[in-house]
Amino acid sequence: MSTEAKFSNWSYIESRPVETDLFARARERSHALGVPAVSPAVARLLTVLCTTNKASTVVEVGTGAGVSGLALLEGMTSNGVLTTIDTDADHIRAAKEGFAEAGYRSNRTRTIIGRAEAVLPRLADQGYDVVFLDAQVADLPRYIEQSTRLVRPGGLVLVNDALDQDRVPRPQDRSETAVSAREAERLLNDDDRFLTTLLGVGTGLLVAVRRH
Ligand SMILES: C[S@@+](CC[C@H](N)C(=O)[O-])C[C@H]1O[C@@H](n2cnc3c(N)ncnc32)[C@H](O)[C@@H]1O
Repeated sequence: MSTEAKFSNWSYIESRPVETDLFARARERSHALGVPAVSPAVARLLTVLCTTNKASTVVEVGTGAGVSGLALLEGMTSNGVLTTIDTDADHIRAAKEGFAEAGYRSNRTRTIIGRAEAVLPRLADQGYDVVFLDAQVADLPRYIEQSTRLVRPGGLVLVNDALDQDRVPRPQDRSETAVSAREAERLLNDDDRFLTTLLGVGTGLLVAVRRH
């Protein structure tokens, strides 16, 4: 298949989800703050995976302005709690605006302003159904080490931008972020508790399920 046909398939897939106004406004907030958000197909997949998993406890690293948070909450059980971490108070404020606008009670979200490296070690072992990573690609290996501890058997570790803006598949690209993204995938692949697959939505979503 030609590169052009591949790209048009990808564009088609990304154009399929019909997003509500709530998502449109969260995307506007992201744009206004200059913070990237998950693509529409990634957002929809997060909702599907949380629904399939009947997720009630989810940790997100990289709240941004809340697009992925809305997607995760949409798939979670009605009493589920999303713990979401970001270093930037303005991003968290924008995300909270979106969560409130969507009608989620404040006890459905636990927002933490801080560096994931400092916060993740304080969270409980096997306390989470889903861990979603969407912050600094360069720090992914450190986040993976924590995530494999946090997720319960049957739970999921999800890594957004797992292809690092398309750098990962190019072996000659030895940039810090590409190396980290490859290392993150390797860590999960080498861990026999996990079964992983890499999907081509957005700029790559790595999905790892904890088997035991
Ligand atoms: C790609 S954006 C997240 C977008 C969000 N997941 C969404 O789809 O709406 C990355 C976020 O990670 C945050 N971030 C960067 N370094 C971080 C760190 N060390 N710990 C926690 N958050 C961090 C940034 O402030 C930014 O809001």
